[in-house]
Amino acid sequence: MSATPCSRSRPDDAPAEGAAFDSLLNSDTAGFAEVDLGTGRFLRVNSRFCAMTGRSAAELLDGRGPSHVVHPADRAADRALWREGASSGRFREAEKRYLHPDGTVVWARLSVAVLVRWADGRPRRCVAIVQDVTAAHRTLERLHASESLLRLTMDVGRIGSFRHDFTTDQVQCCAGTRALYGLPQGEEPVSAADWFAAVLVEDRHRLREQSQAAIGARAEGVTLDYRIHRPDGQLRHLEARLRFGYDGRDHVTHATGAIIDVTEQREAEARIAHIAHHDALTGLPNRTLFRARLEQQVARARRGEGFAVLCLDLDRFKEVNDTLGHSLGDALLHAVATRLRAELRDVDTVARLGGDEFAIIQSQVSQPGEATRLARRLIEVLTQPFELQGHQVVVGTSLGISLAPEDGLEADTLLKNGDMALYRAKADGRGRLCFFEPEMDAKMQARRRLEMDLRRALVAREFELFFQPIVEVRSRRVTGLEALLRWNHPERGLVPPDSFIPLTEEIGLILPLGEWVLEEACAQAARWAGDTTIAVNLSPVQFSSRGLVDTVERALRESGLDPRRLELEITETVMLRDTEATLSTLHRLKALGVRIAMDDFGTGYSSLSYLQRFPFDKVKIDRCFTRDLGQTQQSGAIIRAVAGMCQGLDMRTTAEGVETEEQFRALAQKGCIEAQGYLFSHPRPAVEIPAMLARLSQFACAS
Ligand SMILES: Nc1nc2c(ncn2[C@@H]2O[C@H](COP(=O)(O)O[C@H]3[C@@H](O)[C@H](n4cnc5c(=O)[nH]c(N)nc54)O[C@@H]3COP(=O)(O)O)[C@@H](O)[C@H]2O)c(=O)[nH]1
Repeated sequence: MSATPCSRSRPDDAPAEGAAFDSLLNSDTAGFAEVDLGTGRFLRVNSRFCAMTGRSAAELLDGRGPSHVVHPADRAADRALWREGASSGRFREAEKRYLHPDGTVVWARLSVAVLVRWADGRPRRCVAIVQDVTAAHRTLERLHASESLLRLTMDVGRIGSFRHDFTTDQVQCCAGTRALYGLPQGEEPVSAADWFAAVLVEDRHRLREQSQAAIGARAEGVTLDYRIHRPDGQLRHLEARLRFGYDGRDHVTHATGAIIDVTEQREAEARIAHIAHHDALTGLPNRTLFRARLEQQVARARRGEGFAVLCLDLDRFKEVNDTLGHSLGDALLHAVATRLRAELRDVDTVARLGGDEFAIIQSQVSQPGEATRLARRLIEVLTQPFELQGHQVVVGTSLGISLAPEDGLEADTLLKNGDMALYRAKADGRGRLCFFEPEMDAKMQARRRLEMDLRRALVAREFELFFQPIVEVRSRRVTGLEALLRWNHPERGLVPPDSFIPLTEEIGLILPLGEWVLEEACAQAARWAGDTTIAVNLSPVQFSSRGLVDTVERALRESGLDPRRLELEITETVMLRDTEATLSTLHRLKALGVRIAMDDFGTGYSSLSYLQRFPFDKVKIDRCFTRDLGQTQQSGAIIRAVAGMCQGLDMRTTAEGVETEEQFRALAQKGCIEAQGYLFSHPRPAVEIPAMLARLSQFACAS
């Protein structure tokens, strides 16, 4: 910047002269302006001052005086400054803003000195030395802005700050911290003792330990999580982030920190953790939490404290759920949970693992007898009727028990062993308790091997259909064949369905297997001449799968079999399930044109009522009645009654398990329409059917 001094030529107002003055005038580091206090005009200005005010020397010396270059907001103060100075002869140092014509604002710091005085001592001319302090002001503004942003953030985020001076043991805290702690506002420091007194006793020791450990390690800082009790009784969760200050000898002198109120966050976390670890229906711990507690117990058992795992499920729960509805089923589970909880101590855990499956950790068990006593009590309380939604519901329970350390020292092993014992208890009958025994493991492993074998067999196409004829009693003519599944095991030979179907139902493999049976049976039947029907057994599991009707339709379509030649056999277990959905499926199947037969009639609890609910085409009288024919009067009477009733309902009857001519003749007398059994043929593979049918047709002719 040029340092050319500019002056207003006024001989009577001759500006100050001298070398020092000239050097000031030429200075490029400061602005310089000489002012006539009488007229209020600039007499001289240097180029730095021109730059600061954003005006040329000519514009400044035009006679309008210093205030018109000042920012309007500062003008009043500026005028007051000059007025005061002119009258008192003393000028205050002041800061003000110059406003350039283009809007630029420059912050200036003014020092004014009197150059010339009137004879009476009043100041006449003075010089203003002006420093540009814009950069410092900008920095200050930014500082203020970030400070207010910080304050806003702290207010919004409910963050407080504090400084703990270790030399005085006093804590200085900001308004936000005082508000968090519920302390009265003010500047007074709080004693460290009072500060810590607010912390919950359970957290205090940990807090000190964590701080001391961090200081001991000369750590820069530490984050502490703790709870306080405010004077108003509120419990708050706080998170404090501390930074330590050390002196030259590495001794801690103070800690500064920010405190955040994380109460809502911790409460939300606690709620989420509760949801993640508890069963929504009963409020009991779920499998995850149960497993975690089991791990803790196992750790104690390793130190010699025994415990028991009791696995239980409800007898008849499914029946209740299916017949009285899911809402009642839910209410039952809730009530069961309440009864179980009431029987246990605080140190024990009861969890709902899913469905009607519960598990208990009985702590501090040194004798199996203690587990037996609890198990008996639980059987007793769960056998008592439940009054739910206007129904009296009676269930019961079976229990499997494993003991630690005897039956294992791994959480999974103990639970698995308890489960195996439960499996065994249920197999033995209802309301039983059973302790785990090592042989059960062998059985379970065999079951697992069978499961894997079955899955492999399906892929390897090791299943085959055998067929057994159904004969019309009156003519001895074969009217149909029943498809019966066999497993051609590569090592075990021909495996009967009773030994693998229940497992396929449990593991869901019955669905693809049942689909294959339907397709294969329809395909085989389509190759037979005449109107011989094919009967296919349906599992209850298939019935509860949505795709059954589609599967049947597809099997018919792909084989080209007349739907009237397909007969689907269902058992009463099917009718027991979700009856509305079951009836709808049955009607949809019937609408396809297929026939529906009720299998094993007479073995269930309410077989007769099923006949009222659905128009079956056929009823198959269970072979236990046929077996006793001629031996007891009752069986004959029952067969006669069923046959008569079915006739009235326009349903055919087939007597199963006919092994002798005597039985066959008796059936004819009782009015049975059809018969099936070894008397005519054992179930035979598809390749033998033509020969079987030919033989039986001769038999029919001969009679
Ligand atoms: N879901 C499916 N279940 C099926 C399928 N194939 C068979 N099964 C069911 O398995 C059970 C046992 O069947 P199986 O060993 O084939 O026994 C059948 C006959 O062999 C047997 N039977 C026939 N006549 C006699 C006889 O005179 N005496 C005698 N002791 N047993 C005889 O009865 C069984 C047929 O019973 P039913 O089905 O009730 O008509 C059995 O419950 C099958 O239903 C399948 O593909 N899917």
